[in-house]
Amino acid sequence: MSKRKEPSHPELHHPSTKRAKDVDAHTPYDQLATCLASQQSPGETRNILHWFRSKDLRIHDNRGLNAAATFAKESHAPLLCAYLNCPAEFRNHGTSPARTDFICENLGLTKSELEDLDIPLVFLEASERADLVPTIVKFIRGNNISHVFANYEYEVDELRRDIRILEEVNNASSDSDSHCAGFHVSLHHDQTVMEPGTMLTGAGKPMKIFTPYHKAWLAEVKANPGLLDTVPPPSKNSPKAKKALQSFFGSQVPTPPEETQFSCEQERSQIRKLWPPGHHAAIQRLNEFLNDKLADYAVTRSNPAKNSTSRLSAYLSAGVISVREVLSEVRKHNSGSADFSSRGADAGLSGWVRELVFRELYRQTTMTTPHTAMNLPQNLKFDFVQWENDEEGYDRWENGTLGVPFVDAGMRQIKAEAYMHNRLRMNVSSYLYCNLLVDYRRGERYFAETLIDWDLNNNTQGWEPSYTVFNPVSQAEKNDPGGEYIRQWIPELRNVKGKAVFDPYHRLDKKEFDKLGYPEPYVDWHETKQRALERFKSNMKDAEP
Ligand SMILES: Cc1cc2nc3c(=O)[nH]c(=O)nc-3n(C[C@H](O)[C@H](O)[C@H](O)COP(=O)(O)OP(=O)(O)OC[C@H]3O[C@@H](n4cnc5c(N)ncnc54)[C@H](O)[C@@H]3O)c2cc1C
Repeated sequence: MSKRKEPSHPELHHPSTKRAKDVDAHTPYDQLATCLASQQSPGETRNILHWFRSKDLRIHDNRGLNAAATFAKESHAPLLCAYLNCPAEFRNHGTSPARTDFICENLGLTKSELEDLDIPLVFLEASERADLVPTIVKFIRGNNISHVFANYEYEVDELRRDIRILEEVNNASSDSDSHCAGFHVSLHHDQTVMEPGTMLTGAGKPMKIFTPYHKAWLAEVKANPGLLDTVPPPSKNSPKAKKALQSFFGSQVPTPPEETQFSCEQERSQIRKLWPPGHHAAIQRLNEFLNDKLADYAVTRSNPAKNSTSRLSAYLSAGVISVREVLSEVRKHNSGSADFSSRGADAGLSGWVRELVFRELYRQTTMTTPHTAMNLPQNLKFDFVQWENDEEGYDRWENGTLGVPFVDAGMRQIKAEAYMHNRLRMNVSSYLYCNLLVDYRRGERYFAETLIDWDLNNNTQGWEPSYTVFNPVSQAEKNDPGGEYIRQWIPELRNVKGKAVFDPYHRLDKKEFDKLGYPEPYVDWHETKQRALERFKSNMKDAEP
């Protein structure tokens, strides 16, 4: 059996594959479900809280918030909201300055929108992760809150945090000497159209393979278009409730911790211009995409120079817009039909919905295969690969100086825009762990530290290692046929004519190449492809996860 090498970088730490299998067998989600079901009623209704997390930063079509507001209205109880800021959480996930800033900006806008409804949004602070549960529990108990609403987060750490809160509630209510006022927690599925964990194979197991999942998802939505229905924002708190909650208004919106701030003001303003915060900006972006780009999406989506995709990922990952809002608009462009299959919709529309279905499946995967959120590959055999400690290769990858134009262009885009086109994400990831044989987790972490749209589900599934080795020259020739994307991001190659731009070292004579000031390829693609395939095969042959 192959032995796993000790990781030399902190981002590579993870539990053993045996532990991973244990966690999969007893999922935190199932444990949380048990805790939720064993709650007792708090007896009386006092203040009602919606607890925002960093994935539902909007008041429109927010399932948890809507449930809280409906309950508050029916009970004539005051509604307040909270957000628990934890700098250590940003550090732990390696959240990028762009995403941290985007979250803080959206929190500020959400606070104003809520205040217009006389609902306060209180910002709580937990400097360390260990303080998360005590901080929120103290706030709930100290402020006469009887009912807490929130939306599910499907990642292991977040589910475990919620379990600990529920254990506090359940232990206190079973302790007859306890003087703590009890509270009740309701969690809602908000991130997807189809509740994660409900799409099952014939054998009753959660689906993991995209094609059958996509087919079943399309059939389900066509049969139940009500799945796309949205819920309204909360209505105003009554004057009495507003008065009772007076001390909660005016809470200070958190600012990004020092270590996740932009390097300079110019960088901040450039990123903010590319990604303006707010629900209104998201809706505008959606409509522009649907009106101007959707029809051609099937033919243009893989061409990064066309900039023809929606660029909604940052908004979807922070929950600034909901997927149901998005698909309700898409439906209008499909003559009101919720049949998004290739038979029921144009190629552009059905192709775009297909991408959103990947997003849905990946949430089901995180929830039902929790080890994928523990820094381990879905196919655990890949944990037995002996990766190379190629520091120079890694640095050149990160800085876009590998001498491979398509890969370098992608890496320069992510640095400049906190975003990278999907075709490039596929190419640069393959190059890192196949051609350089650098542990894919370093790249996964770099994406988290750089992307504005970082999303654990999409990122870990996107980085899932496989035997497919992308050829960046033929990929560029196919997807960037005019070389415009390469020329946009690599100024050294701006004046290179014709097809030489895809592989200047091999296609120009030496004198011409030397004048460019662009590096020659760091490794030979064909040789390193062979090396990777042999390494994977030999290391995984006897692997017993
Ligand atoms: C290695 C790698 C890492 C990735 N990391 C992330 C990440 O951290 N966050 C993230 O949101 N996406 C990630 N993706 C998926 C995809 O690249 C981005 O969602 C997409 O490029 C965002 O651009 P867009 O909004 O213009 O997409 P569009 O083409 O307009 O698609 C619409 C929406 O569908 C979803 N989507 C599109 N493609 C995918 C996909 N392959 N998987 C899952 N959902 C998808 C996104 O929410 C996207 O906003 C990753 C892909 C790879 C290969």
